[in-house]
Amino acid sequence: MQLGMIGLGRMGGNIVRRLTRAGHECVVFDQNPATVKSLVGDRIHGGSNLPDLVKRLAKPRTVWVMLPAGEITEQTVNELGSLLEKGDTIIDGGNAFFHDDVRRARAMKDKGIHYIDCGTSGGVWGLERGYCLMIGGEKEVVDRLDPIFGALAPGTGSIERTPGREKRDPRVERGYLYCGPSGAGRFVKMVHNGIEYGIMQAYAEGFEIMQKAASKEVPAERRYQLDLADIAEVWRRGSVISSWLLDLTAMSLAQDPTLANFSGVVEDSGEGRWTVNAAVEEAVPADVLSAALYARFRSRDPHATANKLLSAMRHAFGGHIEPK
Ligand SMILES: O=C(O)[C@H](O)[C@@H](O)[C@H](O)[C@H](O)COP(=O)(O)O
Repeated sequence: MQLGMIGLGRMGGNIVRRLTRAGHECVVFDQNPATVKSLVGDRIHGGSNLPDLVKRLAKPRTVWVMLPAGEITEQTVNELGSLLEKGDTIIDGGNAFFHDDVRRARAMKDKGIHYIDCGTSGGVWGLERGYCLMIGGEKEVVDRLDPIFGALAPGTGSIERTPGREKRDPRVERGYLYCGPSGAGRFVKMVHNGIEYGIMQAYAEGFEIMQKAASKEVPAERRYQLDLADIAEVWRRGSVISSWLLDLTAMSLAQDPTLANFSGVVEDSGEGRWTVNAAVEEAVPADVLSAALYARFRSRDPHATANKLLSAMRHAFGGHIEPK
C-alpha cells in the first residue's frame, strides 16, 4: 500500500523504514528538509510541504501524522482536513489526548474524511521489534488499512500463544488491536502509559531501597552493599517481576551503575495526567498510578514551597531545625 508520513522524528522515521521494508511505499514530509532528504530512497519519496505530499499520493489517500501531541498536531490535522478529499484517511499515531480524537474525527467526518487514532507503543526499538498498535475509529477503514497495521506490528514472534484464545481475532496475537470507535485506541494507549509510570516507579523505588541498604541509618550487621546491575540481571531470568522495562533497567545499570548521566528530573508528556483524570471521572481509585505521576512532579522541585512550609510548621510548633 501507499502511505504519507508527516513527522520523521524518533518514531515517524522508523515507521517509514519498517513499512518500506515490508514492501509498502511512503511519501514523507518533515519540517526539517535535511531529515526528509536523509530518508528518501527505495520506495520512499520526499514531499516538500503538505500540499506536495498530498499531491503525490494516489486516491484514496492515507496520511499518518506522527508529531508531538498538542498545537503542532492540531494544525497539521486541520491543514490536512483542507487538502484531503472525501474517502481519504488521516491516522494520528502520536500520543494525543483522546478527547481531541473524538473532536477531530467528528470534524473530519463532516468532510467525508476518515480519522483513525492509533496508539503506538514501541519507542525507538519499534523498527526491529515492531510496534504494538491500539486502534480506534471506523472499523471498515481500519480493516481496509490492515496491511499497514500488520506490517508495523511485531507479529507473533516467540511469545507463546495464550490458551483459550483460539477462536478470537488472530491479529491481536500479532500485536495490533481494533479497540472501538474514535478515541478508543488512544484511550487504551493512555492507560498503557499510566501503567508504564506505575511499573517504572515500582522498579525505581525497589532499587533505591536496595541501594540505601548500605546506608549508615541501617545497623552495621544488616548493612548490605548490593550490586544493583547484577540484581536487575538475575531478576530478568525466571523471576516473577521480569519485564521489558526490567530488561532496559538492567541494560542501563550495566552501562553505568552510578547513572551519572541522569539528573533525576523526570518529565511527563501528559498520558499519566490524563489517565488519573479518567480515573477520577470514573471514580476508580488509582492509588499507584497517581502516586507515580506525583513522584515525577516531585522530582522536578526538591525545594518546593510545600516542603519549605512543612519545615516552617515543624519549626513553629516544635522548634525543629532543618539540617544544613
Ligand atoms: O509506549 C511507548 O512506546 C511509550 O510510552 C511512548 O509512548 C513514550 O515513550 C511515552 O510517551 C513517554 O511518556 P512520558 O513522556 O509521559 O514519560
